[in-house]
Amino acid sequence: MAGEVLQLRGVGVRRGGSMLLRDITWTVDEGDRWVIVGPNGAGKTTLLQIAGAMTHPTVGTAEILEEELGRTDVFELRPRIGLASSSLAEKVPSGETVIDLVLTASYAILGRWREEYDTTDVDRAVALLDALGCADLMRRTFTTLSEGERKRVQIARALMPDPELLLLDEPAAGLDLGGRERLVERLAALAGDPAAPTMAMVTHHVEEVPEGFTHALLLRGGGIVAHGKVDEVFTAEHLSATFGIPLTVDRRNGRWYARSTR
Ligand SMILES: Nc1ncnc2c1ncn2[C@@H]1O[C@H](COP(=O)(O)OP(=O)(O)OP(=O)(O)O)[C@@H](O)[C@H]1O
Repeated sequence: MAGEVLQLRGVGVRRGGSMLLRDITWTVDEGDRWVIVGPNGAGKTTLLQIAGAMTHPTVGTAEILEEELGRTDVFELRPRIGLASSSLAEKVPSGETVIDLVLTASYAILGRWREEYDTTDVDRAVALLDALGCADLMRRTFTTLSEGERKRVQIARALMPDPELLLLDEPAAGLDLGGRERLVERLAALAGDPAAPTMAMVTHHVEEVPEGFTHALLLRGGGIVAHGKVDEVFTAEHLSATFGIPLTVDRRNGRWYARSTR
């Protein structure tokens, strides 16, 4: 597949009387690593739900992996997309082991039933858990894991079907400083791997953006404030407008830092 992985044109999402997203025109090319940043309630998760074929636009068109939402079978499309989000984690059946949670991603389902997995699947699941530093958790029940352990297992699950697009919704939320830094290092390694899928990650904090992320989209009140190359988007002006507070922004050793000037 060449070129565009995501193509949103004039996308809006209405729920009740309010527009959660409005006039979103956004293109993600193959190999891009995008970060979506914005304050609480900006519409970041809603945007990721569109990109993950979990929600349809109310207006506009969304093409994902060259399939247009509303004109394609989302059950065939979803296994091509890896999505790690807390809303998915909340649906994990109690008693589901970590290894089964990763294995079932091959069928884009939650909860193991009667599917058969061959040793290649099991080897891949173990290798992914190992790469995310959680092979030792394999036999544990997912619901008994700490927040940081859950986040890493969810990323392993999202990578299991060898997706063409990887979507991460606030992967560092709820982690302590050490956990956050270890996760950011792992995501930087993934971003730098040419074999890794095209990626889009949601966060509230520029400090959580791993090295190697190439593009940024800033969202406020359901609309785009700025989007494009990360160096051009992460300016004091754009970030101040996004969060509604005067901010200064620095970049050191590939990482970003923002603080209030007040
Ligand atoms: N079904 C719904 N009906 C009405 N409003 C909704 C619905 N779902 C979400 N919203 C509202 O839409 C807005 C955007 O929600 P969304 O979860 O996409 O934001 P977000 O940027 O991910 O926020 P956060 O950073 O707090 O997770 C919020 O104000 C939310 O309350």
